[in-house]
Amino acid sequence: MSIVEVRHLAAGYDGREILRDVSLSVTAGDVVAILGANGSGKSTLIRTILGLVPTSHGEIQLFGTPQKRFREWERIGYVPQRLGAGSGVPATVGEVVASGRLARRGVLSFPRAADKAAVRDALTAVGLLDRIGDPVATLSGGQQQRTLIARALAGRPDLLVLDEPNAGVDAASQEAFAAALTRFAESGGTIMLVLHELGPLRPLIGRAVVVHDGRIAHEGAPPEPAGHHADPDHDHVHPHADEVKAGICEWAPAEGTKAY
Ligand SMILES: Nc1ncnc2c1ncn2[C@@H]1O[C@H](COP(=O)(O)OP(=O)(O)OP(=O)(O)O)[C@@H](O)[C@H]1O
Repeated sequence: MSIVEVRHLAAGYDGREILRDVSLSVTAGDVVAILGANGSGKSTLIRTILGLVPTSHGEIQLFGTPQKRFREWERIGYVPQRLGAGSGVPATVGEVVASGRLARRGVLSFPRAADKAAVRDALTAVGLLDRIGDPVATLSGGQQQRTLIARALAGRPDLLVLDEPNAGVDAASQEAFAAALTRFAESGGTIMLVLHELGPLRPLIGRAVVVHDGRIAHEGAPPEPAGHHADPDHDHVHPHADEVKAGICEWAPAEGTKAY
């Protein structure tokens, strides 16, 4: 079953085109990593797919329905990039995760047993059930990120879309998160996620899509770690043009890779 179908997509901000002629298919059960240098358009691609950035050309279908007519948003769990779960709101971990059930149960109805069970299951999946009553602000950055992932999981989506879920996240949180995503994928879930490094998620990734300058540069098996990029402390920020190029070369097409 087609989950996301993108054809000849162009999109951008304030008349400035960022994505150019992007085509991409994601089918049920796929785990797709979107890779590329800083500013290449990875976040713009997933935000456009989700209807958060307007398209100027091309087509997007979600679950077989044109995006403009798509209404089943509860089927999609989205974790945006670096959103502080606390963000000044004195909510508990349990409350933040419960907010992920709103699309399912409706704002005006009280949480039912199924909602509470989904919240506890999602917190168990990310290893934070023991923090359910704590204010989010008392959690580490990595734990806050896990809380947001639990919020997305609590909605029991068919598709999870995550934007750099591991950015600035401690190793223990990355492992807990990889385990939660693995269980989600094993239960038939579909995943699209923007990543700078595959890290502990490497075994899970079925396909890598590399974005370069707003286009899909290539698509295929996830790349092997190479050179200094494989160092655990390499931070993957490439402020200079030459280094950006080096970052792109790292993702050179492997055998069996589809080149565009
Ligand atoms: N809300 C916005 N308004 C205007 N321009 C934007 C907006 N968001 C992103 N851009 C621009 O679009 C381009 C692509 O940005 P995008 O965030 O999609 O890249 P990215 O590959 O996800 O980068 P990073 O790895 O740094 O997160 C950049 O030039 C960026 O400055």
